[in-house]
Amino acid sequence: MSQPLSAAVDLIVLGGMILTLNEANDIHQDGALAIRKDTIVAVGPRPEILARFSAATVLDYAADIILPGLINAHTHAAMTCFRGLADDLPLEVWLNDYIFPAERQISRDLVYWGTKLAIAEMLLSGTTTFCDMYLFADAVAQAAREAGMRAVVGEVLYDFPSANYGPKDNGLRFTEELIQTWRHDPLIRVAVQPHAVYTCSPDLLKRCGELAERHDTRLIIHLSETRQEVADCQQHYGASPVEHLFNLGLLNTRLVADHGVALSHHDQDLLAAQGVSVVHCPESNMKLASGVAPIVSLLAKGVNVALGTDGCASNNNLDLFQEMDTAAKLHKVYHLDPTVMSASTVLHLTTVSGARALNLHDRIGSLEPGKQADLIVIDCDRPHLTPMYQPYSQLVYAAMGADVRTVVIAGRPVVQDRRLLTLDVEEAMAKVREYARQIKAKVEPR
Ligand SMILES: CSC[C@H]1O[C@@H](n2cnc3c(O)ncnc32)[C@H](O)[C@@H]1O
Ligand SMILES: [Zn+2]
Repeated sequence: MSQPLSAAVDLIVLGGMILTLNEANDIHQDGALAIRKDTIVAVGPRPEILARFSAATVLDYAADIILPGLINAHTHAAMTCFRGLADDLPLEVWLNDYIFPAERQISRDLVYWGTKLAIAEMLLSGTTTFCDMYLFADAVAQAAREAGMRAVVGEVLYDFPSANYGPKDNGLRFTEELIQTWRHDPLIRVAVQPHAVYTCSPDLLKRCGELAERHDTRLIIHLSETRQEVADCQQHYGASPVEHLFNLGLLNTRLVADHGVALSHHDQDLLAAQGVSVVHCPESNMKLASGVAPIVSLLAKGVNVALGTDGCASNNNLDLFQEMDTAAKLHKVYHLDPTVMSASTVLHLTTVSGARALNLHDRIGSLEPGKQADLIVIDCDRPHLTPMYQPYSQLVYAAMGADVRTVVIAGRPVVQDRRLLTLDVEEAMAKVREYARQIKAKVEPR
């Protein structure tokens, strides 16, 4: 009897353990993935996949863990240029006295190179998708596209003039053009991104909401990051920031609320009822002493919560493995209960829930047929990852970004055996060092 011919695919990846993060949370010991172009066509036990498929390229990670690429649901990538410029300050002082003045002088070129550096850092530590809010978002999109990285980008919108587009009205026009430009791109999406309720008038916020609705994009905003923000909003509008957005008709499933630290139970109930996603940024909240976001309570109420690093000036790195570890431990100590935030929950926030927040859940977040082949390989042959009892625990509490060996985005290897294939990291570091020299000459570092 002749064997049936196996179907041709472009890439087969073998793994010691494949964590699918699918609905059933399937784990394939000695598993394999078959990938055609940018899409996963099958995932399962290795003998079965190798019997069904053949590929010109086989990546053999038979001793390693494979999982979906991590999703950084909130960052300001180009702020790598301000890493360490002003530390140990509360948010209002940090932002008004250091960061906003530094950002008044930035250029498209700085954003491009700062983002390239951030992309290098993110790819090398296992992030395959990032959601960015910054100035010159066209440069962010260009940098991501060139590196083959998936991104949701947005031009920051506020009432005062911007270094990119000048007066505020131009910001909405700029955003609309950005949406048109990237509409058919397989890796880049654009979102409408007003900065915060304390920098955007109700009129601007409403126009942002209309734009997001017209183009069916996410509407993303820093929300209730500090108690000061809530107190100021109460004073101005007689409402909390969440209630304020509700009153403006903006609280719905397209809204993504970054931070969500100072939330009353009424705020949390509104977010849950309206289907708003929250992006938790624990390290930034800890460093700026903003507080502890009520993530355990939000999850219990059914809110979709994703994980983000925020920018490099308030973190000060983009390593989601560190962020996951911090998230899990922060809520344990806050609640004096080690059961409130498990490793598995945190890994879900950083994959499946991140995808949902960005409206990419039909494409990424888990490894299953029909989804994009965005995956990372963790080198398990390391002292601090030995022995291996429980993969989720190992990834969240013991692994580091530096353990990422290989990264595939849309079926294309972008990091292989810790080597970046799609960008010149030395060049990006040199450019950012040069920008730092110029920034130092103008803004007194603290
Ligand atoms: C110009 S893009 C976004 C804008 O936000 C600033 N920013 C960075 N981190 C935070 C944060 O935690 N809360 C509020 N604003 C933040 C960033 O510097 C840019 O000005
Ligand atoms: Zn932010």
